[in-house]
Amino acid sequence: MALELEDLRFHHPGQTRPFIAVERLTLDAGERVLIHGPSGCGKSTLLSLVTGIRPLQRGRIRVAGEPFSDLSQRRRDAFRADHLGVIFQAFNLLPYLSALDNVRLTPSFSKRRRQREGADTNKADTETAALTLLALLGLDRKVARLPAHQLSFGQQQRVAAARALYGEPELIVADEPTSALDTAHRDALMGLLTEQCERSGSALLMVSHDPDVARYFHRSLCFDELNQAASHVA
Ligand SMILES: Nc1ncnc2c1ncn2[C@@H]1O[C@H](COP(=O)(O)OP(=O)(O)OP(=O)(O)O)[C@@H](O)[C@H]1O
Repeated sequence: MALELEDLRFHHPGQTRPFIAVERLTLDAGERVLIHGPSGCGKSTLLSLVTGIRPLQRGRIRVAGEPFSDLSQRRRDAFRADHLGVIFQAFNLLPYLSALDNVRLTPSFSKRRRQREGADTNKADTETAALTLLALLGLDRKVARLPAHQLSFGQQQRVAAARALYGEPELIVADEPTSALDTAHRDALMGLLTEQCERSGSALLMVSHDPDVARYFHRSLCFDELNQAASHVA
């Protein structure tokens, strides 16, 4: 199983009522699940809890069979680098690194991801694998050499996607990765995400406002139905 989440609760500071309460959410290996819901309902907050970027207040999360939420901060960071690909709305690209070097951050932090991409410690190998992923996403070698801050929002989204896909992680978590893309680039990104997930057996948990992307997923969940805290409020 790629993801098992149980009994998760999250309160904002000073609030007694939970903002998020999810009894159970699971993703099989290779399963693609879309979560949709209105702006501000808590989708990004849920993803930040799933990825361990925001500390869990209550609940248990297993990723690729490992008790992710029980790990120390240091071990969780190392585990994330090896097993999770993350695409967030604020892409966390390093602005003065090139697009290529931003993608190459993944293999620099994880030997496992390097090996899964068929690259060893050799700089040329990781570069070739990163350039291949960028090209699949429609970013040519010239764009790959530009610093991230010189790229458009949509190009940055694709760099963030290439960085997440590098090295076939068991789980990819994506927060609105197509929000700045036109239809053609959206379909190219979703097509590549789908293809890579199928090739490598990666599961995909993604949040989007765009109902047209539902066709790329095995399941589509409404956030307010998943989140028992929302139904209590209503
Ligand atoms: N400290 C806080 N106390 C109370 N509410 C907060 C606090 N911080 C954030 N919020 C609320 O949490 C919500 C933000 O949730 P989140 O970003 O997860 O939503 P979202 O569904 O991802 O939205 P969008 O689709 O617009 O990205 C907002 O409604 C915001 O008002």
